[in-house]
Amino acid sequence: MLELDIQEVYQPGSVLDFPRRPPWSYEMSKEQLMSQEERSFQEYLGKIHGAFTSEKLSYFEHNLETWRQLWRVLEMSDIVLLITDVRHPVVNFPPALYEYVTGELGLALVLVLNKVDLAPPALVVAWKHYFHQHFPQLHIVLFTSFPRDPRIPQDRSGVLKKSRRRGRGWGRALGPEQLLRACEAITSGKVDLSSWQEKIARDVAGATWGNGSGEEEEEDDGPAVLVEQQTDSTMEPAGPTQERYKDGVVTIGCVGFPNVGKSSLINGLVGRKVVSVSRTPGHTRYFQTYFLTPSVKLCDCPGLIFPSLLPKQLQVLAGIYPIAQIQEPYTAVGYLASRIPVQVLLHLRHPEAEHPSAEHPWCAWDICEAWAEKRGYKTARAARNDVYRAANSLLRLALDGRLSLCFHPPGYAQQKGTWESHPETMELVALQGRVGPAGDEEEEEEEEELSSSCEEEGEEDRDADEEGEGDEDTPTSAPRSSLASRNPYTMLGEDEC
Ligand SMILES: Nc1nc2c(ncn2[C@@H]2O[C@H](COP(=O)(O)OP(=O)(O)OP(=O)(O)O)[C@@H](O)[C@H]2O)c(=O)[nH]1
Repeated sequence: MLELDIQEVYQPGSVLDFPRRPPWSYEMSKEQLMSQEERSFQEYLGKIHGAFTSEKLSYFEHNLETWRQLWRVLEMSDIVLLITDVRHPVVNFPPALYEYVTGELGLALVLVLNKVDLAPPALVVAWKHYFHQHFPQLHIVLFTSFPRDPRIPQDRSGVLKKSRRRGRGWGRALGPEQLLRACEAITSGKVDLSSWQEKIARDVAGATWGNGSGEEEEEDDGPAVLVEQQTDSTMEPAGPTQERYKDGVVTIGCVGFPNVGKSSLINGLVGRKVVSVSRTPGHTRYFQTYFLTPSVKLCDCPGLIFPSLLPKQLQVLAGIYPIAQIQEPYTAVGYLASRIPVQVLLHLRHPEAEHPSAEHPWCAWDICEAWAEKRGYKTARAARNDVYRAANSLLRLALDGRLSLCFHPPGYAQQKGTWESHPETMELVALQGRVGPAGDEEEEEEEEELSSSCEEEGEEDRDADEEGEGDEDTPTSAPRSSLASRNPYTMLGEDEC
């Protein structure tokens, strides 16, 4: 139930590819080039839609402009960073991109298993080995922008608490050092990375805890970072960079699905907030470049949704599709509750149980109803339990990692003991413990109970509010205005109960 194999999601070698820039020459006019790209993109879409029914096919990026940005980022890069959420890394790992980057482009691909604070260390290590085994050319880096000490139990119920930390915290990221080591191995002395090493040492020395979510970070006054905003005009074609490490600078392209934590990772590398972070998928729209140091340039690509056979409920829970845009959230709640005991974790009382301890079969609707009752969510007019709001709230808890849904590589359950005692697991625990809050008395930390933190309704509904305020947070490919007609979740079936 919790196992996930890349075969199921992408069928490597099938038409579930990503669009490529068709061949071009300098003799072509810009118009010719654009229309050629448009034609080739339509063919690409036609092949995919011809091979799979819309029920099987996941929602994916249909906006050519977004893919053009990927092309441009890949053309500029010396090293490509593919950022994935470690709770479901195969969801965020299109094998076609691996083949293209390592094969056709001949570039190094670094897989970042991100948000390692949200998964048990043994599982993180098992995923790392899974990818090494299946994709031997990868360099793999473990990362979290918001480290937690895994030695400190979060809650006896197994529900993660949300920690709020004050001050500047981006320098606390776990993983910059490992990434530097990977880049040193890749560049093998061709770029002077000593300035990066010095920067990491400075950041670690100057770091204090920041807000755990990164969303309300205070303005800080760290050293200025040179940022270049890329606009449409820079989307003009250019061949892949012929010259590696031009002017002694290594360009690292950061690519990934929406919501995998790219912006937070860049902030974590820079050591201060340079990119805004949002829980709403599809936040980053145009790519930007940041000089981490004079010899290290980061290039941030907008979130990309590659075509796959991912169940639609999992797309919601993986943060690929904005929760605020789902019309029917109950099936996704059902998907979640059939994998983790939501009602137990949240201490819910069955709506029909006369006695709190009475056994009763649960369906998704019951769980939403019970959560609405517990939270006091009422509809405005009839003051009945607001089940829709409760369903949204539950999905957000899962997305934030407070209700922990982590998928496993095949065979994990049978080998769990081996992974738990694996030396790399011990290393990861020790590393997280070192940067984690334990023993750091100067931090001001405020742990909140899950139940009370859910009260921050400003926060619960923030995504919806943000989307109402303009197009800042609206996914590039699913404009809000045409939501009803284009929302792929109208396809979802009714709740099973
Ligand atoms: N627990 C945890 N949460 C994280 C981490 N990194 C990011 N997040 C959260 O994940 C959500 C998405 O983070 P972003 O950094 O905006 O992700 P993104 O990939 O830039 O998203 P797009 O703009 O949609 O492409 C936010 O709610 C972050 O607070 C991490 O390392 N650990």
